[in-house]
Amino acid sequence: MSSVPYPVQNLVVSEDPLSLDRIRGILTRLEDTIIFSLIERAQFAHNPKAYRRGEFKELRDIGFEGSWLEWFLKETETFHAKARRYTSPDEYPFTDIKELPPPILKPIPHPPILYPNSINVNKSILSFYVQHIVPRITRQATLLLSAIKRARGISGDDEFEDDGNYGSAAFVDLEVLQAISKRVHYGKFVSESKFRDDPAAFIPHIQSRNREALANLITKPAVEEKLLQRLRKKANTYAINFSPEGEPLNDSATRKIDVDGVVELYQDYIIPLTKEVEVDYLLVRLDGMSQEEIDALASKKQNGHS
Ligand SMILES: C=C(O[C@@H]1C=C(C(=O)O)C=C[C@H]1O)C(=O)O
Repeated sequence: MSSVPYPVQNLVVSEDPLSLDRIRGILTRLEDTIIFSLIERAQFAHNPKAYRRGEFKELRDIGFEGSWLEWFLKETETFHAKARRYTSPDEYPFTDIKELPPPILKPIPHPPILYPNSINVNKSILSFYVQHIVPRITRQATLLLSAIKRARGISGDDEFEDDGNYGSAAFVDLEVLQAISKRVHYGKFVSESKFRDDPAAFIPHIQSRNREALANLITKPAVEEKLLQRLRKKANTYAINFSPEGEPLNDSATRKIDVDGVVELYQDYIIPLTKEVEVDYLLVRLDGMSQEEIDALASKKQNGHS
């Protein structure tokens, strides 16, 4: 296991970018980013209006028919594209790349680590985030807001509308979405590492398009179980609130985030989607290769990525 607390995320300087230990270390570090950004989003109410397409006249008036969040994503990712964010093999935009401008800087000369592919599952991530994650993690703030509104004589659907923090909430939505996207698409590096470690194990199932066999090869139940145990401990700890005197409040009702919700997010969505990306990547891993090149790969000794 690497001696540094967290591996270098920089793909250019890392000594072995495909070490599975190093990749797993980056996935572990992304757990912190995802938990803390969920804690930040949980401070605001659901604000369902921000996720409904065509809801804002101000956006329709400038010719944008999507939701507030989709507009926030497009505007932010337009700048990030100019800053060459999406020339990196571990960054994927939610906005259609064809709608984004080219970078103004030359791309960083990343070593060719991943096999050419166009896998981008951000549409799924955005849909699940809006439909399931936001309502779940903002439940406490939403119920508190509705009680305050009822006390002011506001009742019915208006109780549950929003706290008006569209910009602040969308800014944090982006942080959560970008962290989940990075985490899920890191499945490509995991897959490349496992493939290089034992090409012969994967090649027959890639050629027969056997998704189930490939999924069984990449699945490591012990790693997943350890992750979920660690995640629950982290979420429980990071969610602790403190008294004004700085004493930890051990009452679970004062936690800053729904801990079960964080664990279920990984168990029911992030891990399964990461594995789908791993299999999707393997299925294109031999594209364009001649049978001779494939046979040479199949006969290669394991190269020590374990
Ligand atoms: C990411 C890996 O591949 C799979 C996916 C995992 C995940 O998404 O957390 C964990 C273990 C494997 O089932 C890995 O082997 O580390």
